[in-house]
Amino acid sequence: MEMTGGTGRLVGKIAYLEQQPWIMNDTLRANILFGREYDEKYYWEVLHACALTDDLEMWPNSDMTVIGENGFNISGGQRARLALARTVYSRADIYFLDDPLSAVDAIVKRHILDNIILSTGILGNKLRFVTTNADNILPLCNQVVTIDNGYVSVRAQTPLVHKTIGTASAQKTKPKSVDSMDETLQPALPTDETQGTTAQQVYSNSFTANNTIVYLVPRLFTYDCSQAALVLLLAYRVLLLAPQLLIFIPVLVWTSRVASTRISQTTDAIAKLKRSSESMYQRVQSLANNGAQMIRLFGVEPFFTSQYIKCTEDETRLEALKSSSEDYAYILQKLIGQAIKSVMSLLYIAKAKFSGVELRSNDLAGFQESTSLLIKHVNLTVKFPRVVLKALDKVNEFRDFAERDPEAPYVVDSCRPSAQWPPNGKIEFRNFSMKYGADQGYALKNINLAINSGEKIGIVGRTGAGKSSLAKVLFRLIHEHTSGSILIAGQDISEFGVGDYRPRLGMIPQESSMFGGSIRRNLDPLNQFDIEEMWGSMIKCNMAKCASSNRSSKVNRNIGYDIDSGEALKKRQWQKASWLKRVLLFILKRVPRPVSPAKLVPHGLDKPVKECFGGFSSGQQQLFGLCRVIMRKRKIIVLDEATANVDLETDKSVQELIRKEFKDCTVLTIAHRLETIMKSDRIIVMDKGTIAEIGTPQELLAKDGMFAQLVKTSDFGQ
Ligand SMILES: Nc1ncnc2c1ncn2[C@@H]1O[C@H](COP(=O)(O)OP(=O)(O)OP(=O)(O)O)[C@@H](O)[C@H]1O
Repeated sequence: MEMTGGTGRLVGKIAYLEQQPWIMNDTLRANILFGREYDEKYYWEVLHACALTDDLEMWPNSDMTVIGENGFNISGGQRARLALARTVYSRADIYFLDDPLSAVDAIVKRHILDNIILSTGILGNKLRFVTTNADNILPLCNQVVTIDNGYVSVRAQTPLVHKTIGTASAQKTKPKSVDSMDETLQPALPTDETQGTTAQQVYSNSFTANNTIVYLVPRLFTYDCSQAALVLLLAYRVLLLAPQLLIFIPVLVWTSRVASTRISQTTDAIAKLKRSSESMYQRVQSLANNGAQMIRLFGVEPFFTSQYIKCTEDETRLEALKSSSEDYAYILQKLIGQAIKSVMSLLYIAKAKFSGVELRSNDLAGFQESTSLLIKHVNLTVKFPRVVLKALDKVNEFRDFAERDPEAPYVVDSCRPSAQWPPNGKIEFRNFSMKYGADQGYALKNINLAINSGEKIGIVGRTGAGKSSLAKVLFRLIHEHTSGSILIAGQDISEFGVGDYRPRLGMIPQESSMFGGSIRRNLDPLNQFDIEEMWGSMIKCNMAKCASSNRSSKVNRNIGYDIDSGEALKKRQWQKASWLKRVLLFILKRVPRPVSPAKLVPHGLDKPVKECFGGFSSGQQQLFGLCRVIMRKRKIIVLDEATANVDLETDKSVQELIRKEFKDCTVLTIAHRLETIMKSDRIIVMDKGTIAEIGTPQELLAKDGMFAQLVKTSDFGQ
């Protein structure tokens, strides 16, 4: 980003925590160290301060557990704390933390404030900028900077001192000895499944694959037949000239086979090495492409550059080895061929001498030519099965990819829901348990839960407690390692095909994202809605202005844009206006104006949207998610931290909108911000994969259990 005016001076090293954490496919430790030296004492101090030590106990290999690309195998709160730990570990002078607290529960939020951000924390003596939508932490800051529609105001204050609490992860987990950890610790490289496949499997897999037989068999037949015919013809010709040379054919086949097998083994071993080095190379390359900003930001270019150079060198070395082994094969076969050819020629001459036949130079040349061709084609024929196997291996690779992690059937003909299904929004979990892998602990344990149609349910709990997992199983995103059943309107959902079932529910996920294209494509990728419906939902969510003009493309105007910023701007204009203008504005405001949504902003829905972030803030992306759900009118809606990135006021209006729009729907709202779920009919408190508490907000507060503790922890004594 370029500074377009004014001056700026930066003294010291700056560290930045991004709002949407970027995580590489490597161990938790590698993600935190990010190319920097391992300082054991400070490292564990940081893990403790980020409340990560409790999570380590749940993971099979502690901090050496491999985290998948973009942290797909950990919870949203764990991703956020991992990124925070990486930032804190960077030992900078200035820290810019972009919304570090929205993805964590009240207890962890307080732990992070006490142990990292406030004066009692690791960064207590550093300059810290914290962007947040949590108004209740503002009194704890030295200065409050408000950004409204690109305008900045600063308010200095004496920070409120609150009592620190010794919660979450008080004990510091010691790292497991590296020796005691199993092989799976290493960064997840794509496994070379095909290496263990026998030739028979490759053939049978390939021939049962769709259409392979149609394309391959005629080619194989013509190639094989023409080769065989050639060899026979040449052999006949050579044998006609010197029948006793028959003995050399088996020798020729044998030597060619040995050479070809040896060489294939070498090239296979090199190819295997190359494949794993390629995946390493691709990992480093993807790091360079996607993580370039982070690498620059943390000033770890030399480390990643040296990794890149090493990978490139390994890649080149293997490439050279492969081509020299192929050269060796070529030379060896040529030498053997020449030797056989010379012996055959000598024998041919000797035979002519002994039988007293006069040998013409043309005869010898013809014999030698035929022998060369025979040798060449025997070699080709011997090599042929290997060539075919290699080609079929590709089919096998595709097949292997297609069959990896198969989903439940898309459509089950014998059980298809009617167009109106579900008739109501009743949900029931019966003894439901789920693990993410056979070797992992239960993410959900024995869930028994009945939700009435139209009920509004709030789901809270510590980070990693299993809230999102509950939503995932409802959408049947996890299909293995589950037991028990889930029923909707009395029907077991596992009986439907996922393609029939999933579209019947609505969801705003924890991390919304946008496709590249236009706003229209983002709202309605399948072209199911008309323009009025799209504008209607945009207006309801106060997002119409995002599509309204080029104004929003100006960066400073786009900063912090949300539902209320338009209102704030109007308020400021009102304050600045003369009395005459105020009278006019007053009258104009009261004149009823029918708004045709389509006319409001011509072509606004075709406004281009960039891939991933779409040029919108995280809060705006979440509101886009809400627009999509409103348009689709489902009976069951799941909101997974759907408003975590918007400010409190916006959250309130969104909750109001949800209550109004989804009056008759069953709504499950997962949220760390307790205000979001306080008006729910019932609240579920999840803990370590189980339902720890369930009841109305009043019942849970009176019970003085986990929910009451979360509420107490979040108020900072204000
Ligand atoms: N794809 C996955 N593979 C393996 N483990 C996973 C996966 N997703 C989540 N987990 C683990 O399952 C547990 C529950 O995760 P879940 O995302 O349900 O927690 P959560 O309560 O939603 O947390 P948060 O509030 O941080 O979002 C965590 O320990 C997490 O590490």
